[in-house]
Amino acid sequence: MNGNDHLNVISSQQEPLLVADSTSRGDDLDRGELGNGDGAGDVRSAPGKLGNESASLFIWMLTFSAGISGLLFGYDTGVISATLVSIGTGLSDRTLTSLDKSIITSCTSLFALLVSPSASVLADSLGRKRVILAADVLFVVGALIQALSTTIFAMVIGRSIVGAAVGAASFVVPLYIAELSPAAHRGRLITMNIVFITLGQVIAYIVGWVFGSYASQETGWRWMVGLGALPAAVQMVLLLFMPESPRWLVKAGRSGEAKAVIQKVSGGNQLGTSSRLVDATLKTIEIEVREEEAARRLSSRRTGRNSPAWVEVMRELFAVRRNRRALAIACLLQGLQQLCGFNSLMYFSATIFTLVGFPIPTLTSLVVAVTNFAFTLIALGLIDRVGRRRILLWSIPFMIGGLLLAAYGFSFVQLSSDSTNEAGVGTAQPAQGAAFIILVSIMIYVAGYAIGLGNVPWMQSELFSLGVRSVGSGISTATNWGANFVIGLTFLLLMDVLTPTWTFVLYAIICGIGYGLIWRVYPETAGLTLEDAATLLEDDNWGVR
Ligand SMILES: O[C@H]1[C@H](O)[C@@H](O)[C@H](O)[C@@H](O)[C@H]1O
Repeated sequence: MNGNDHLNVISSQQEPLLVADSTSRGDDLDRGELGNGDGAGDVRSAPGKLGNESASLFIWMLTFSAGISGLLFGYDTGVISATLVSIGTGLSDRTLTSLDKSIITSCTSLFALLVSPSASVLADSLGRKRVILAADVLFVVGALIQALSTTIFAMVIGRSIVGAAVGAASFVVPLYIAELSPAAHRGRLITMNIVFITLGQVIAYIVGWVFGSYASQETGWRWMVGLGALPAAVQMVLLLFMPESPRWLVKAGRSGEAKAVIQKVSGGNQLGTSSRLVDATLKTIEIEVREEEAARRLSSRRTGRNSPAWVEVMRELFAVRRNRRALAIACLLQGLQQLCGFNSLMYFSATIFTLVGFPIPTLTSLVVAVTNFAFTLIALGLIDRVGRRRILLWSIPFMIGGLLLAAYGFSFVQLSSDSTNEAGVGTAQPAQGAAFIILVSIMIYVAGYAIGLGNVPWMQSELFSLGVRSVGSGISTATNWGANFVIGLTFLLLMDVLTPTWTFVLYAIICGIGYGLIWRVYPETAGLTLEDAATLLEDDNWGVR
C-alpha cells in the first residue's frame, strides 16, 4: 500500500464516525447552516447538503450495488455449510475427510487475507470500479470452477478464487461507496454492508436447504456453489451504469470528470443543484487530496528518510502510545470476533447438526443464519444507544452460557471414532433431548454474538486518529481474516481431537478471556468526538473508568 491508499482507505473504514458525523452535518444543514462557501468548514459541509437535496435514485442504486457485495461475501462464506454435507463422494470419488473440509473452507479466508492489501494498491492505480469489476469476474469464475469441479483440488482452487474476490470486494466496495455517496447517506450505506453479509448467509442457507433436499445428490451442491455467480453478474451490469469515484478521478488529475460525477451524484442540474455546491464539493476533495500529499512530504522531510508513506504511518502507529493502544484494542476485538468460534457454526453447522442426528440438518442449521441476521438488525438499532463497551459486556456472557450449554448437550452425544459419517467427523447416536439442548444453546450463543461481537469490531476506525486510521484498520481487518482462517482450518480437527464438548468449552474459555480483556482495556467511545475518544486512550487506565 502506498500513502494514498492508506488515506483512501480511511473513508472506507469510518462507518460509525460517518453515521454520527453525517447525521450532525445533516442536522446543521437542515437548519440552513451551509455558510458562504468560502471557508474550509463551509466547503466541507457541502457534500452533506448535496446529499440532502436528492439523488435518491442514485442512492438506491448505490445501496443495491453495495448490498450485492455484502450478499456475495455472506453467500460465499455461508454456502459452504450445506455444500460440505451434500458433496458426498462427488469430489475425487471419495468421502471428504475432516482435513479436506477444513482446507476447502479455510482457503477462502486465507485468500481474502492475502488479496486485500494488493487490492488497495490496484484500486489506487486502476480506479475503484475496475477493481470491483475484476472482483466480480473472480466471483463468477470461482463459482463456475466450484460448480464444475470433479476433484478436491479443483474445488480448493475455486474456493480460493472466490476468497480472492471476497478479499478485494470487501476492501474496495466500501471505499467506492464512501467516496461516492453524499455525506448525509454515507454512514448508513456502509453500515448496510454488514446487514447484507448476514442476509447473504441466510440466502446461502436457504439455497443449501432447498438444493440439498430437493435436487439430486450429484447436482444439488453444484447449484449451491454455482449460484454465487449470479449476483456477481448482476453487479457487473449495474456497475456499467455507475460512475467512477470522484475522489479517485481528482487524484488521477481528471477533475473535469470528477465534477460531472458529483453533479450526477447530487441529483445534477436537472434538480437545480447549484453549481456553487458542486464546485464546493470538488474543492473539498481537491483540498483533501492536496493535504494528503503535503502530509506525506512533511513526514518524509521530518524523518529525513525518503521511506514510503506507509512506513512512516507504521512508525507513527507503533511509536505513539495511544495509537499502539488503539491498535491493540482493535485487533483484540477483531481477533475475538473470529476466535470465539462463530464462523465454525457458519461453516459447519450442517455438519454439526448431521452429527447430532437432525433429519434435515441443512434446514436446522438455517436457525444459525436467521438468528444471526435478526440479531444483527436489532444490534444496529441498539448499538449507538447502549454503547459499544456496554453491549459487549452484556452480550458475551450469553455467548459463554450458550457455549457451555452446548458443551453439556454434546456430552450426551455418543461418537464412534472408528467410522465416519457424511459429516466426516464420526457417527452419532441421536439423542433427542441432547439435540434440543444443543440447538437452543447455539441459538443463545449466536444471538449474543450478533448483538455484540458480530458488529462492534467493525467500528474499529473510531479508535484511531486520522493519520493512522487506515493502516490501523487494515491491520485489524487482517487480524479478522487471519483468525477466521485459523477457525475454519481447526474446528473439525478440534472436534476430532478434543471432542465436541471440549471444543465448545475451549471457545467459552476464549470468550471469557476476551471478556476480561475488554473489561480492562476497552473504553466506551459511543457518543464521543474523535478527539475525545483518542484522548481517552492516553489515560493510565486506557480510559476505562
Ligand atoms: O461481522 C460479520 C458477521 O458477523 C458475519 O456473520 C460473520 O460471518 C463474519 O465473519 C463477521 O465479520
